[in-house]
Amino acid sequence: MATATEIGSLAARIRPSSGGDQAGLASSRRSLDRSLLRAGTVCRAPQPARWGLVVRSLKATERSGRAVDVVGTSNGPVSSEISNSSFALPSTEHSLEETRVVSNPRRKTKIVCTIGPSTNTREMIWKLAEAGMNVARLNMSHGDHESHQKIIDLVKEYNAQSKGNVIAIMLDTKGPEVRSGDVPQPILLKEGQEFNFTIKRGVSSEDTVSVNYDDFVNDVEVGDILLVDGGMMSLAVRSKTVDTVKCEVIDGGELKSRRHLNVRGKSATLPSITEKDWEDIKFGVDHKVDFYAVSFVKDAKVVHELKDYLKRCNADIHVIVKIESADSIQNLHSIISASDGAMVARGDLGAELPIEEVPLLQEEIINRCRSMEKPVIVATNMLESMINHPTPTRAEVSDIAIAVREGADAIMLSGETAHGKYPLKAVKVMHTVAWRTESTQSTSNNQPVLPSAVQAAICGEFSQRHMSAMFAAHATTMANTLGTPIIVFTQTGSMAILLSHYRPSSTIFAFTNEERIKQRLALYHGVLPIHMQFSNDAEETFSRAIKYLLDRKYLEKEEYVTLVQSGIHSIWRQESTHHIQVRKVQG
Ligand SMILES: Nc1ncnc2c1ncn2[C@@H]1O[C@H](COP(=O)(O)OP(=O)(O)O)[C@@H](O)[C@H]1O
Ligand SMILES: C=C(OP(=O)(O)O)C(=O)O
Repeated sequence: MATATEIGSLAARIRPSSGGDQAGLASSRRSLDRSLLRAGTVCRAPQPARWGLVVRSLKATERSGRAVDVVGTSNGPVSSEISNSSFALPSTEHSLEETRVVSNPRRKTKIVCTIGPSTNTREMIWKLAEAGMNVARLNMSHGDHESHQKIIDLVKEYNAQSKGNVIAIMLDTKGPEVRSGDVPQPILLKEGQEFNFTIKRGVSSEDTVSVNYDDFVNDVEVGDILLVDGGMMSLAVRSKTVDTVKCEVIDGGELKSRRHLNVRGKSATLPSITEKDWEDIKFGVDHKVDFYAVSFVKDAKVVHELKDYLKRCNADIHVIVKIESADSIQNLHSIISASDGAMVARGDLGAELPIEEVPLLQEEIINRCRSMEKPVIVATNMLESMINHPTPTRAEVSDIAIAVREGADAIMLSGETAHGKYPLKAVKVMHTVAWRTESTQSTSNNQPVLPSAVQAAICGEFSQRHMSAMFAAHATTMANTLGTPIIVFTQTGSMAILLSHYRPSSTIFAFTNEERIKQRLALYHGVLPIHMQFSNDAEETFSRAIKYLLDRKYLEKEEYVTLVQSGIHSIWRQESTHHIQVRKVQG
């Protein structure tokens, strides 16, 4: 059986009080360097640590002059079908071939794909998963429970059959959004023409369409600007009757079914969780989804209300708040604090607030989430042009790179995968751009900082949680310095999530004995979740974990790994001390 031996002198067990052996450490570092260099898989990192950080180089092999194969699972393409397929970008092939030094062969930023008519079949779910989808998003503004259940069943079937890869499921509530009604044919709106929105149901004519919100006439005032589809079309309100808002078209276009309507600078006076949302939330509980993305959260109260409901249902589902309304910006700190993560929902955000605020808010929301140890998703329009075209605009490529550099845990595709013509190509582009961007990120800028733990220690409020944070930060420093992957054993996911927060340079292999935790961890930056039964014998479990990684070529013999045995719920420990070990992988 495969094992990993400790480097004795690296004082593998680090306890809060232990200092470590400097001479032994230096000699271990030298032998580590030598053995890795012998394996012929290393080169110097662009910005080496003091004693020469070693990183693996990625071997990119060109096949038939087409796609470049990157070995990976949920963090990148695995199947030869994908790697040989024709949807690799020619320009990207070139850039990958040019790439010689990367810190990690696996993508760390996760990809969320909205599932819709273009992708709601078994074949497409499988292909999206193999192309790099990490989370499947169900938008409850469209489709019915039957169609969403079919997707949930397909994702679960994929998870059960796939060897190693896992896809999480995110249910996105409709929320108190205002939409135009269904239209049999798109209606052409011309600049200067009169066009009306009525609260009467089922109206669709050349100059009038229904809205789904009865108070629309009361909320809207003469002079307001209405934005359709986040600003694709706009209209000025000229007058109102008891049931109709009469407008003049400013920017025209084609009005299709169920389009978003926003009033510039105003939020609808609807509750954040509507009656329909509660029905959808119950549907999510019944079908054990992993995340809710809650639309139009205005304050923390609604998050507490949802969490209380989930507790009563005994449902372990994480709550991601969508930051998309003017109101949510005022309460950003308390909303994020109450949640398990956030989404920068740029579509509605850019309609309710001036569009030039969106990039600034994106950065602020990412920074806040990062400082509060919560995952953050950047969403909407990332590859919008790929709904109709096989290649992205350069601006879209830059947008992905910016979100990755700013430190998003995940980036999201909406219409691109829901109803676009090139859903697989869009995932492939997102994967490649994220991976390439990550490969240029320097670890030296990325050393973990621990302001909250230090502050807590000063105030005498040092808790188990702070202790875990300290160990996650130190494990990250150690793994970054030595250039090793991290292996963590987790029952609740908490230690893997903390490690992800500190953004280690290489992969976090998170072994868990809970299938649900494995699925949840799919969202987190840099985490590759693996399900494994834990036995009472820690060493035997470690050996099986190492064998698993060796069999899948995630590790090589003689390689070093940083092994973290920690977390709030202790596994194999009598007391709750934490262990970080550096071990050499044996065959
Ligand atoms: N489950 C679904 N059924 C039908 N169409 C869908 C579904 N999910 C998404 N779509 C289509 O994909 C488009 C883009 O998805 P998304 O951005 O999530 O929606 P929206 O912007 O309407 O909230 C939607 O406007 C809709 O046309
Ligand atoms: C993600 C968003 O929300 P939705 O697509 O659910 O309207 C958004 O507004 O950017």
